[in-house]
Amino acid sequence: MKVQHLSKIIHNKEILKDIEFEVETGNIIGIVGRNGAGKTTLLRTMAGILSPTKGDVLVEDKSIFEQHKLKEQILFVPDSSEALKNYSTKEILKLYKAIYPNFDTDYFHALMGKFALPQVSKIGTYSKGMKALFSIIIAFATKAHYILLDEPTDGLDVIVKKQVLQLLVEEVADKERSVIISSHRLDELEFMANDIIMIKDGRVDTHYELDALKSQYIKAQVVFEADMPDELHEHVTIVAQTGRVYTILLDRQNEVASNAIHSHSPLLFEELSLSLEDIFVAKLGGESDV
Ligand SMILES: Nc1ncnc2c1ncn2[C@@H]1O[C@H](COP(=O)(O)OP(=O)(O)OP(=O)(O)O)[C@@H](O)[C@H]1O
Repeated sequence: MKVQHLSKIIHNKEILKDIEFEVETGNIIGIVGRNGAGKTTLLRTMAGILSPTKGDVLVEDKSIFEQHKLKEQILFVPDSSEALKNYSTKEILKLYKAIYPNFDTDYFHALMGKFALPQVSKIGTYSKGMKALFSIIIAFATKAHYILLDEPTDGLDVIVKKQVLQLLVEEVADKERSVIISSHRLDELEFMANDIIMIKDGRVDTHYELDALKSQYIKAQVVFEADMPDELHEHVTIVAQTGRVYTILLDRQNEVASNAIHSHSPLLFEELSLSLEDIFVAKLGGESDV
C-alpha cells in the first residue's frame, strides 16, 4: 500500500498535509502523535472512508478511490464500536461476510472460542473490552490484507491485551497481511512495530524503522562532581534527575556532545537500555504523552 502526497481539508482546515509513506506486507506500522495530530483522519482516508483533498492511496499500484473493489483488501477498526451496539454478533457476521469475499467463518469462530467471547443478541451488552476484542476478531476474520486499527487496546485488560498483541504479531507472520495501528501506547508498539510514523500537526514528522531509531540515541546515567555543567544542557536531553544523578539522552552521531560530556570527567557514565518512549521525549522535547 502506498500513501501518496495525501492532504485532507475539512471545513477549511488542513488536517493532513502531504503525507507520504509505504506499507510493506508483513509489517506492523505504528502511527503515533499527540491528540488531534490527524491519526484517525489518516486511517479513515487510507481505508477509503474519507476521500483525500489531494493525493492518493494505492493498493497494487492502483487508486482505491478509482477501483473501489480494492477497498475489500482494507479494513478499518474505529476506536469505538458504538455503531455496532444494536446488532447481534450473528448479524454483524452476516454483514461482514457479505462485504468481504474472503471472510473466514471458521477462523471467526475459532477466535471467538480462543478469547472466550460469547455470541450475544446485542453487542451493546458486551463490556468495553469485549467490544474492542470483537471488533479485532471480526477484522482478522475478514482476511483483509491491510488492517487499520485505531487505538486497538483501549479498554482491554492486561491479559486480553497480551493475547491480542500476540495475535497481531501472528497475523503478520505469514506476510499476507499488514497491520497499521494508531496508538498512544508506545510501550506496546515497541515490541511489535517494524516502523513508527510520527504525525505532528497533520504531517509526517518522522518515519523510522524502529531498530534504526533505537540505535540513533544513547540513554545514559551520568554523574558529575557538582551539577551538570551549563554548556552540556544544549547538547543533551535530561529525562530525569535525582540529586546529581542525571538520566540523559544524546544523539549517538553527535560527537560534540559526547566529547563535551567526557571533557568534564564524569564520575559515572553508564549506558542504559532505551525505550521508544525515551526517544519521543528526545524528539518532542519532553512531551512523552504522544
Ligand atoms: N469531521 C471533522 N470536522 C472538523 N474537524 C475535524 C473533523 N475530523 C477531524 N477534525 C480535526 O482534525 C484534527 C485531527 O483529528 P484526528 O481525530 O484525526 O486526530 P487524532 O490524531 O486521531 O487525535 P486523537 O489522538 O485525539 O484521537 C483535529 O483538530 C480535529 O478537530
